[in-house]
Amino acid sequence: EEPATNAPALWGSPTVDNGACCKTLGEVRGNIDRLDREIVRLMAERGRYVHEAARFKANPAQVEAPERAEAVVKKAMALADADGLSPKVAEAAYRAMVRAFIDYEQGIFAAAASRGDAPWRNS
Ligand SMILES: O=C(O)C(=O)C[C@]1(C(=O)O)C=C[C@@H](O)C=C1
Repeated sequence: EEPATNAPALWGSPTVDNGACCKTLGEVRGNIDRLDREIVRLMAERGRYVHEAARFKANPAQVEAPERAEAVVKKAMALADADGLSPKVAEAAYRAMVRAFIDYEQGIFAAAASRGDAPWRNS
């Protein structure tokens, strides 16, 4: 069954905010929900720039820029390490996110090309 959200912790001592948080799993999840709002807002902003990046690509093969994608992942891992986030968590999250943005950008490019906007023709 799922853990109770209003019961005290079962072991250890609180680690966040110099031990001020957290007294219940509900309090933990309230903070995770607050951060997810920010993360999604930032991802939406990131997505608008990924959309913009498509305008600089001459053909669908250019959308997936593997060297840049790898550099983005490696940078996130280094930033994570400096910020106290597990680099493995950052790597997995960034690989999945960049993959999803590549698919998104491919869709943006394909739609522009089929409108006759992007100056690239399939065949
Ligand atoms: O930098 C680009 O060319 C982008 O299209 C952005 C982005 C990214 O999400 O950071 C997406 C696709 C490429 O694989 C590389 C990076």
